Amino acid sequence: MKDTTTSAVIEARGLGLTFETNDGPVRALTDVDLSIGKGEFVSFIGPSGCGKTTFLRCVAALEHPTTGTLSVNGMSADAARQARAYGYVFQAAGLYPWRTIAGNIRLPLEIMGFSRADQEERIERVLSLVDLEGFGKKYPWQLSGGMQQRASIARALAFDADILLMDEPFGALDEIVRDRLNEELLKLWARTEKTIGFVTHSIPEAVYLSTRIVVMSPRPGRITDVIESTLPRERPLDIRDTPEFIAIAHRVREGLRAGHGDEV
Ligand SMILES: Nc1ncnc2c1ncn2[C@@H]1O[C@H](COP(=O)(O)OP(=O)(O)OP(=O)(O)O)[C@@H](O)[C@H]1O
Repeated sequence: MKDTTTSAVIEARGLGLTFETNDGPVRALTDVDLSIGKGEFVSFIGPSGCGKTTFLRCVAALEHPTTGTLSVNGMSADAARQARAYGYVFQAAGLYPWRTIAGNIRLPLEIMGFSRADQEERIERVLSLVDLEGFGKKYPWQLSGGMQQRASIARALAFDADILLMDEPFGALDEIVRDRLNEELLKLWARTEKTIGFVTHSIPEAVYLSTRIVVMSPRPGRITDVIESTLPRERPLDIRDTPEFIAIAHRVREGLRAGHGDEV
């Protein structure tokens, strides 16, 4: 599926990735064509194993496509990784238990060689962005799951990468907490104007958050539909009860069903 977004921050053309395993090749992705423009919020949805994480990992240069091309900020994914083009948020918060919240956020900043004063300023700023002011001295285990995930987002934001890659960041949280974090993430996106790639299994989450929703099918993972959201950028949670929201969710569900149909 082609799209026509110009000045792409992330651009994949004919991208494919086959893993060589002991049981033979596993075609994780095939023929992925996608352009993501600056400031977009793009969600990837599809059944387990359809290659959502693999695509995000390709963008992050943690995996390397076996076919096709991929550019990130106009350079190779490897060069973009070197240039710290992205922050990555995983499903599990992945905070080091022996470091405080501030210490966890500081770690990438130390590795990148920011001055101590700059580190402090950045830690304060990102803690405030995710509403965790005053929690810098706490240890991860002293925070709730939702707060830990916010700390993990703060860590990904601390070095001001333009791109935020998020792999099911709220998948393990209960629905109420997830709703709140979804709302907060949208506000954060509006304030920071990041380009966000977001993997989810949840149709409502994808529709609520995204400017575009990429629907993928399994075996091998490919894009079966790209849905432009017609929702306004300002989205209170109760927008989910509107006919417009329900119509988009319906289209995503249909896309997922059609993808499954190809499989049998
Ligand atoms: N390092 C690897 N070696 C071999 N196969 C892999 C590797 N990483 C992923 N795969 C396979 O590639 C396919 C895509 O995996 P991926 O994790 O990208 O799917 P996903 O859509 O993110 O799934 P989920 O929703 O369950 O997280 C799967 O069949 C998976 O088993």
